[in-house]
Amino acid sequence: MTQNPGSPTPRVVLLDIEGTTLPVAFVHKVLFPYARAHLPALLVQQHDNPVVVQALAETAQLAPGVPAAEQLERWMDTDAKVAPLKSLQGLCWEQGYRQGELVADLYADVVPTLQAWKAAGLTLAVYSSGSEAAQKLIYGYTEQGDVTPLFSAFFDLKVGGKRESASYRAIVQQAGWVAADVLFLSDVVAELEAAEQAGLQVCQIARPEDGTVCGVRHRVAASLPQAARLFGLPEGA
Ligand SMILES: CSCCC(=O)C(=O)COP(=O)(O)O
Ligand SMILES: [Mg+2]
Repeated sequence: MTQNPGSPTPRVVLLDIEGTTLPVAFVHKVLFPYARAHLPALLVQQHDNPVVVQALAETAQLAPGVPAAEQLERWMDTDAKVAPLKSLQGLCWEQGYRQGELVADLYADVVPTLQAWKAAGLTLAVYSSGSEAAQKLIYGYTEQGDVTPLFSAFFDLKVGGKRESASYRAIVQQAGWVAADVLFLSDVVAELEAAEQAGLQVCQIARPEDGTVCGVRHRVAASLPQAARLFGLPEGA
């Protein structure tokens, strides 16, 4: 299936991270365990860091009466997408990236395709449950170098959850985009459905390495160049 007749060629590409630009395993087998191992010490060492103070206050608000450390553990156990946990994980990862213990390995097609899209005048942006700071770190410390300059905007849970259509409306409004000009790429069907409800064009990225569960309603590509072909965008090197 190629571009929907009547849909404009996308001018903006909004990208998920996990399962779209890098392997799910990097997040679940490297980043999450790293944060779990380092969080207790971070809470002590950086107790007066305003990011920590705010995250702990938000945790107490969301789970009154539960000790913060216990609540954070529960959230990590269930992969809860909640802002205070995401802020604190971002702080843990910051240490890891800066000390050279963490390096993100993007799928090989990602940088050449994003470079081609940017060179063609498209706007590129990120939407992840990971905090904005964590997004800048993951793209700042990759095997392919610092690729943050490719992106014009970084959206996180401040706009809402990725499975809610209101979040995509908020992104479009904040950025001053036209919803139909935006192509959202994600591996998760529920996220595509929410974005589609908000009027965005969508494409599922189903990486064979990630064992992505394919939906039946959306166009599916196994890589960014394949998505480019489906939507009339340049494919890159
Ligand atoms: C910024 S990389 C870490 C991503 C993360 O923390 C996460 O929970 C991924 O969730 P998503 O909903 O963006 O797939
Ligand atoms: Mg994903």
